[in-house]
Amino acid sequence: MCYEKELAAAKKAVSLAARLSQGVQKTLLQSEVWTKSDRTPVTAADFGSQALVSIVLERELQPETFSLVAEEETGELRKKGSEVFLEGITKLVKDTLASEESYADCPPLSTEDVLNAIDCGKSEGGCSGYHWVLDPIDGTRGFVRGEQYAVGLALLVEGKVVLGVMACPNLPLASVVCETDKSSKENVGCLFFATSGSGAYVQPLEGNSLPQKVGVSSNENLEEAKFLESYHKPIPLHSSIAKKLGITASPVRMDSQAKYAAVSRGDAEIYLRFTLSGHRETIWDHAPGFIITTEAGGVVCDAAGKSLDFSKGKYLAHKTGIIVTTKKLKPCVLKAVREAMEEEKLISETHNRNCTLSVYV
Ligand SMILES: Nc1ncnc2c1ncn2[C@@H]1O[C@H](COP(=O)(O)O)[C@@H](OP(=O)(O)O)[C@H]1O
Ligand SMILES: [Mg+2]
Ligand SMILES: [Mg+2]
Ligand SMILES: [Mg+2]
Repeated sequence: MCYEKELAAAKKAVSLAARLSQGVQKTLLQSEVWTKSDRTPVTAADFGSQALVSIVLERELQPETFSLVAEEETGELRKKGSEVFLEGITKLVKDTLASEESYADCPPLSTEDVLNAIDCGKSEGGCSGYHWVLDPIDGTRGFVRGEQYAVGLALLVEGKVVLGVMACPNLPLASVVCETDKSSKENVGCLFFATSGSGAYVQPLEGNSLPQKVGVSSNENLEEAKFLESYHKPIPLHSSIAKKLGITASPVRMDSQAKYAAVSRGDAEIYLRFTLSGHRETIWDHAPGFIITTEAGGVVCDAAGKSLDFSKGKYLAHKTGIIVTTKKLKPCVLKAVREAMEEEKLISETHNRNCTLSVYV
């Protein structure tokens, strides 16, 4: 199947959500950043983007049953005292829809419509049927700092990711790692997409330029390889792996699934993600990046070398760590991961200290 209709709807939804988010990022105040119960940040853009994608997918596809597995929920928005914030989100969604010619005749949108659209994202996913998977703003920390973030949307069919679209509004159209291109600061905003078996593509987020096929790096010289990691606290295990591989450059730190996009177009060869023990990775943090990278010729696996399984509900079922790299480099990266993990355990036993890996402070 080629999922042509679904891809067109997903690209439209994600592009509009990116437009909404860009407006919010420009004027965002620290006082407008809420903290969720897991102590992570959330903004009007996270809620607005989720409502918008939910509304656009329903309007475009009019599915008999619509299943969306998405990050945000309306609990706090429905509480007394949130009225002004909710009005603001509703205005953002309305204005963004109004900016799209094909929605000129659509009925007006109430705050309740916006809450209901966000609540559509409560699905649990699973191994049967169609499920859309959405991270309305991935890398909210980066978004708040004015840096990298992504709007990521994927489609799961019978537990497999078959389509992914990712907007990276602040990602240069040229390589993000080699900043030799002086125009790269202005020339930003990428829309990546992939469908199963058809390759991965990128096009500018604005304008009508044709999509270009992307492919992972063909570099096999690890001395020259570049590796990516989350923006947060440096991970000792990541540096031991890089050292074992003979990588000489310092890691490039970046927020969001833009890291997958960067590997998919060959900006870097490796993205390592070892996180806090006990932290469960959600499918919306990986599904769009997973299909874009694999369709670009890359591999995404856990520390045991197994591909990721998106069929078990909203959490990924995988062994420690996520490794994103090229097919050529996979065997040596996995060997270095295994050796570094063994050593880490050895050191931690010797010193009788907890060897928990932590990305986040
Ligand atoms: N303690 C933790 N360990 C690992 N990932 C975490 C985490 N707390 C939050 N995250 C996830 O990491 C994502 C950001 O990844 P990155 O660090 O690569 O930018 C967040 O996505 P959101 O920003 O969508 O909430 C969130 O889902
Ligand atoms: Mg996320
Ligand atoms: Mg998010
Ligand atoms: Mg979040």
